[in-house]
Amino acid sequence: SDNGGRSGGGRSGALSPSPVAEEVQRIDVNPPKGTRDFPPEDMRLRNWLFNHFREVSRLFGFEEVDYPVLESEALFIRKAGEEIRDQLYCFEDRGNRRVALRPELTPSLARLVIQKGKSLSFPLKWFAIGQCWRYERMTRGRRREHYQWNMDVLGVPEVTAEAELIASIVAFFKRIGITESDVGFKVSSRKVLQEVLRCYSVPENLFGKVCIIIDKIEKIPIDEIKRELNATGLSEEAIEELLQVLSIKSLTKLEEILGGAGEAIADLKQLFSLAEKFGYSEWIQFDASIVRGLAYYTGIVFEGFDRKGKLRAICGGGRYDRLLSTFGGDDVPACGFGFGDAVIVELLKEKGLVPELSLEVENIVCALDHDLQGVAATVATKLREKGQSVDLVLESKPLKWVFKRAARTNAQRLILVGNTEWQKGMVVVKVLSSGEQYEIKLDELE
Ligand SMILES: Nc1ccc(Br)nc1
Repeated sequence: SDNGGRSGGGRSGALSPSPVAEEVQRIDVNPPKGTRDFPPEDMRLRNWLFNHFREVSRLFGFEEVDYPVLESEALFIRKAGEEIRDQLYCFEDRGNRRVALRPELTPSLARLVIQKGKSLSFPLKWFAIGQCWRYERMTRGRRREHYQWNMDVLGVPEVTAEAELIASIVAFFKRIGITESDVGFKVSSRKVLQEVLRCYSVPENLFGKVCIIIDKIEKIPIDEIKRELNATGLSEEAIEELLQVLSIKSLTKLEEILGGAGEAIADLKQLFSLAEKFGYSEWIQFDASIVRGLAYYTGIVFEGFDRKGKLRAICGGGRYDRLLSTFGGDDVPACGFGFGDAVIVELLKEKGLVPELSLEVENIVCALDHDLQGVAATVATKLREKGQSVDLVLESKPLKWVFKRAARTNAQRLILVGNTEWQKGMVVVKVLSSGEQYEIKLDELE
């Protein structure tokens, strides 16, 4: 290089305050309570996770969809006492419309399917990765947003759809190094609950409410569960029988209690048989206490759990054959799951499986003289047109600075544009891993 190794002086970085600026109160630079920024390192992990979500969705032949994060509040107003309703992030907009930040994606899917109506060809296999919101009193200091991967199959009444969905989650876990010794799926069917309630002639319209109460069975004292069940009108006898059935962890035992004629047993037997064929029998277990906390499930329900029992549910889903008619649409058999982006990262940290993801740039291009900045831009463009990533140094910098940046960005090559070499139409290439250095004509650079 021809100027003693300096690429010239010049200021850079944050601007010093102008002499006349008045004192400005510094704003709170943190994100709103319960929300997260994704600076580059965190964004790399998020992209890594979402790329696995997307790749599994592609392998299973699912199409990506998305919906507005803002929906009509009406989409989420259900009267079954769900937590998701109590924590709805809702408000009245400037047009006096009641709107909400979506707490989940399934109602949006139902809305879009109704909207598209007869133009859709079933079965639908749709997936989405969307940010979902809840407004929770910050006393619990929990997050107010997370990203959820959703996969849904519409138009398939058979349990093959649920079996396929669980297979997709197993495929995801395997890709990121999680095995059946780390996690499992607890599987049941709401038809178990339905068959018990029918024995006690409990009205169908109580079904959702009873499920939501049962879903709290691990979270609140059993006496409170009984009190809430009693308040819905269930008899003591029905409550005792219900809790008895919900404690069953074996299909054989369940069949003894319910008899073999019901749909619940048939569905579950088919699911466990399909699990064998998919090769994930070791991942799933029957657990009658699993009902999930969303009112609209009607059949098979499942949730992914960590076998150490340290974390909240990793994912969950099930069949929801009656959701569309609650919005005035024609019902379509449907099942799906949601998989949040937070618990899985806690699990990966637990297992030491968080990947090392560093910034990778192939080239740093730097003009050694201010007058050569334009040439450097030409060099960068030629490399980029060949598919090479280039971090172009945009202002005069000492070489020491350039080498430091190359190290921080793991650059593979340093391309220096200097007067002496450029007189011959050449640039200097420094291969940073080996230290090898050579001159090359710009047109031969690749
Ligand atoms: N539904 C929901 C939304 C946001 C978070 Br964080 N958790 C659950």
